[in-house]
Amino acid sequence: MSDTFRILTGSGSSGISFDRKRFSEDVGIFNPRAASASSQPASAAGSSSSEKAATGASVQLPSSLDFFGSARRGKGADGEDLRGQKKRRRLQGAGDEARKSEEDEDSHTTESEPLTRSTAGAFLKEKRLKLTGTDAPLPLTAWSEIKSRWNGPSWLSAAPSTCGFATPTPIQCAATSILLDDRDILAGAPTGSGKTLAYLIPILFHLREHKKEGFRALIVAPSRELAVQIDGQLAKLAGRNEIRTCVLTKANQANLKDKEAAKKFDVLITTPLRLVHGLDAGEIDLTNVRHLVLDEADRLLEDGFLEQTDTILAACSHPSLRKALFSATLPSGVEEMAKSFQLDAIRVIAGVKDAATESISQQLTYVGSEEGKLHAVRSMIHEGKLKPPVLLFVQSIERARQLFEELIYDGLHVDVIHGERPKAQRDSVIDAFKRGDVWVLICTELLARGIDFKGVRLVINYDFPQSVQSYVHRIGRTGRAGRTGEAVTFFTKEDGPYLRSVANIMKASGCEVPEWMLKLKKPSQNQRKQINKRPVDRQAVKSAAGSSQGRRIANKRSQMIEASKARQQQHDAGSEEVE
Ligand SMILES: Nc1ncnc2c1ncn2[C@@H]1O[C@H](COP(=O)(O)OP(=O)(O)OP(=O)(O)O)[C@@H](O)[C@H]1O
Repeated sequence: MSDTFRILTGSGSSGISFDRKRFSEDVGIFNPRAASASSQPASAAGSSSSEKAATGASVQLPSSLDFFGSARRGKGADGEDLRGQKKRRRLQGAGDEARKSEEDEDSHTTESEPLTRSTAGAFLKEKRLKLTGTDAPLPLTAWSEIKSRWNGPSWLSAAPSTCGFATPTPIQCAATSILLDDRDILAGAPTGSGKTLAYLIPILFHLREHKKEGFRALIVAPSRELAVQIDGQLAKLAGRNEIRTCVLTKANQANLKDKEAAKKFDVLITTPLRLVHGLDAGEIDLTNVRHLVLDEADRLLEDGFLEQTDTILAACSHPSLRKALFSATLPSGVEEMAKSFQLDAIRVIAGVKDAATESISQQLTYVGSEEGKLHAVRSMIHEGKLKPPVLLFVQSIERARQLFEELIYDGLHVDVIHGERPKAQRDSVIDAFKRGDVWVLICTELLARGIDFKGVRLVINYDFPQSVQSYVHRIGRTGRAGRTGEAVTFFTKEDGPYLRSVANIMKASGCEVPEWMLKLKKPSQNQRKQINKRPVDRQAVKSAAGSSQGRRIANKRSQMIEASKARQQQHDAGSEEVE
C-alpha cells in the first residue's frame, strides 16, 4: 500500500504534485499516518503542498539539442503575456517573413563543411544521431549539398532557407541524405524536430517537375488535419515549381478515376481509410508510386490502421518503390514489422529513442477524482497558470463534449475538436486556435500526432494517456522547433498502474523522477491488454451542481452553449467545405 500512496502523493519528487490538504481522505485510504499529518496546518505538517509541487522550471537545452538555435536567441515563449502572444500570433502570417530574416541572419553565420568519413563520427556524436544499416550515406550538413553532392536543382537547395529553415536539424541532416540516395529508411526523432521537411525535400528532388504520369509519391498520415498540414508545407517548399499535390477527399476521389484527371497530380497525401475506400472503388491507381512515406508510422502499423496500411503497401506495386517510415516513437514490434516489408533500410535515431522532447517541462498532478480535475483546471485559471494557448486532451469524444460544456462559461475562449465535428468546423476551430481567438482547445487523440501549432505553451492531459506513445505525441504539441513548453498530466487512483511508464519517459527526457516510482510494478499483461482494448472507465465530466447556485450556473451555461452553437452555425454557413 505504501508504494501506491507514494505513487499518488509523489512525495519528494520534483515532477509530481499532490495537494495533501485537499486529498487528506485519499491520503487516509493509502496511509492513515500520513493522513493525520496532512490534515494539520501546513506549517505543522512540515511543508505545504505547493512546496512539494514541481517548479516547472524550463529546461536549458544542451547545444547538441538546440536544433533551431533558440537558446542562443533567447526566444522561449515563457514570460510573454497574453496580449503579446495574441499579437504575435496575429502577426505570424505576415510576421513570418520578418522572423525568417531574423533566423536567416543568425543561421548564415555558421558555414559548415561537407562531412568526410573521418569527420562523420564526431558529427554524429555531436548531433546525437545513431545510424544503422549498410553503406549509409554521410549526413548532409548544409542544404547547399543538395546541389553540390546530389546535383539537385538550385531552387531546391535554396528552398528550405527561403522558407526560413536555414540550417538542417539533426534528423534532416541524416534522413534527407539517405532519402536523396534513394534508400529505404526507418527514422525516429523527437516531436517538433522537423521530420516532415526531412522527407519532403527528397520527394521534390526525385520528382523534380510535373510529369503528367499520375501519382509518383504517396504520403500517408493518420489524420486528415495532418495530411492538410503536410500538403501546406510541401506547397511552400515547392514554391512556383510545378509539383502538383492532391489531398484525397471524399469529394475528389471519384474524379481521380479518370486517368487523365489523375495525371494532373504528382503527389497524393491521404489518410489510410480514405485511400482504401478509393482503392476498393477502383478509383485510385498507385502502380506508379516510387516514393512512399508513412508519417507517424507506428500509428499506421497499429491495430485499427494495420489492415489498411497493408492494403496500401500491396497496391504500391512499382518495382523500385522506396519506403520511408517516420515517427517520434518506434516500439520494437513496429521495427520488426518494418523489416518485413522494407528493403535494406537504414535506421536513424535522433536523440534518445522514444523519448519526449527535452525542452518540455513535464509534471504529474494527482487530482483525486473526476471533479478534482475540473477543480484543478479552475485553480490553474485563477492562479494564472493556464497560459494560453493551451491544448487539453481527453480520452473520448463524449468527454470532450462534456468538458466543453463545463468550461464554456468560465470566461475562457474555449472550443472543442474531435472526429465527429463536421470537417468545415474542424478546420475553422484549428484556424481560430492558430489565430489566437481560441485560447484553450479541448481535443481528443485526433490532434495528438503531427499537428504543428508552434506557439502552444501548455498541454494538459486531462485524462491520463492510454499509452506511452500517446503521452509522447500529446505533450509534443508544445515545445516545438526549439521552443520551451509545459505539460501537466492529471492522474487519479484509476491511473496508478500506468504511472510507471510515463515516469520512465519523463526520466529519459531529462526530468527528475523519484527512483521508487521507476521501480513500481509493471502493469500486468492483463492490465495492458485491458487498456489497449478499452480506456479507463471514468465518471462523466461535471462539477458538483446540486445547489441552486449550481442550477443557476447550469442554466446560464446552456444559454451560452446555445448562443455559441448559433454563432458557429452562422459562421459555418459562410465557410467552405474542404472535403
Ligand atoms: N531546419 C529547420 N529550422 C527551423 N525550423 C524548422 C526546420 N525544419 C522544420 N522546422 C519547423 O519545425 C516545426 C516542427 O516540424 P515538423 O512538424 O516537421 O516536426 P516533426 O518532427 O514532424 O514533429 P511530430 O513528431 O510532432 O510530427 C515546424 O514548424 C517546421 O516548420
